[in-house]
Amino acid sequence: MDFGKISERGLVLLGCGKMGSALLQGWLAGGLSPDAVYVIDPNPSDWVLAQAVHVNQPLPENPAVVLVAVKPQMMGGALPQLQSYGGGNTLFVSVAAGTLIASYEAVLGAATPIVRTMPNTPAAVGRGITAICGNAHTTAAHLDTTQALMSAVGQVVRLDGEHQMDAVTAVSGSGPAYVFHLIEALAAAGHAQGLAPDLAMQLARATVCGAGELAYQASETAAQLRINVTSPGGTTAAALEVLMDAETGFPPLLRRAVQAAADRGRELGK
Ligand SMILES: NC(=O)C1=CN([C@@H]2O[C@H](COP(=O)(O)OP(=O)(O)OC[C@H]3O[C@@H](n4cnc5c(N)ncnc54)[C@H](O)[C@@H]3O)[C@@H](O)[C@H]2O)C=CC1
Ligand SMILES: O=C(O)[C@@H]1CCC=N1
Repeated sequence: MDFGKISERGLVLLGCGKMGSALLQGWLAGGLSPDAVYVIDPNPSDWVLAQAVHVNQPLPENPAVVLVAVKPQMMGGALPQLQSYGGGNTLFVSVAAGTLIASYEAVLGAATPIVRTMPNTPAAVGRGITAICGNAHTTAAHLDTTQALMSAVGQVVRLDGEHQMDAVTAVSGSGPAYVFHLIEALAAAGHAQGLAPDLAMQLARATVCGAGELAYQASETAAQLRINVTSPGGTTAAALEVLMDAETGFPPLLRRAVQAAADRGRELGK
């Protein structure tokens, strides 16, 4: 991957927890020199400290990119220290849920190029998906730089505007947690049918991972893959009658869950 100006001018990573580390891992694996990365984090992990990146050291004068990966609740304390990079020369990329582009503009100045993104934790294994959208001062080149950075950890989609971000967050940003909970719930249901907990968990985890991989690799739609498992009058049909119930099944349950996540995103933006 060509990191261009980032290699020359540097990248400041504000917050290097789960998301920041997943991104950093992808960039380093993609060939970014650790010497180009400046991490600011009051609690750097042992992993970050072992990466030969600059951690809590003096920052470059004119970094190409600042990537903001602190919790929205920590933003007020963390962002102002980078105010001097606002104004146009440095591209700011945010992964924070709920934090509006306008909040960044209020601290950094409206002339600052700011791209808001929403990645997800499968980024840690190069299988994330990130949605991106920029403010009025982002150029095509800024969006291309952001796309290159986020492509290091998976797919990238471009949004029509920031108004889509809370829905995206509720589907793909938070979505991995729903799938992990599906593993937990499926294992618990297997245990309720008399399987030992460990065996039930092994079956549930392998099933969700295998189905995910099949959905990733297959050309068929998700609906067709479901139909392929379902023998008429068989066991799957019996389960799907419960899960696809319009009143009590997955569709209304996930609609409520996704609504709750999107609502929380909107609240965080206030
Ligand atoms: N974890 C996830 O699935 C996703 C998280 N995000 C967003 O990523 C951001 C970070 O989330 P996580 O990595 O999960 O949280 P985290 O808690 O793992 O990482 C946050 C990091 O920020 C550091 N930090 C705290 N105060 C700081 C300060 N003043 N300056 C610099 N660093 C500071 C902490 O020490 C920690 O390492 C959040 O805004 C979240 O909305 C976005 C998509 C998915
Ligand atoms: O739960 C959160 O707020 C963050 C954003 C998406 C995933 N984790």
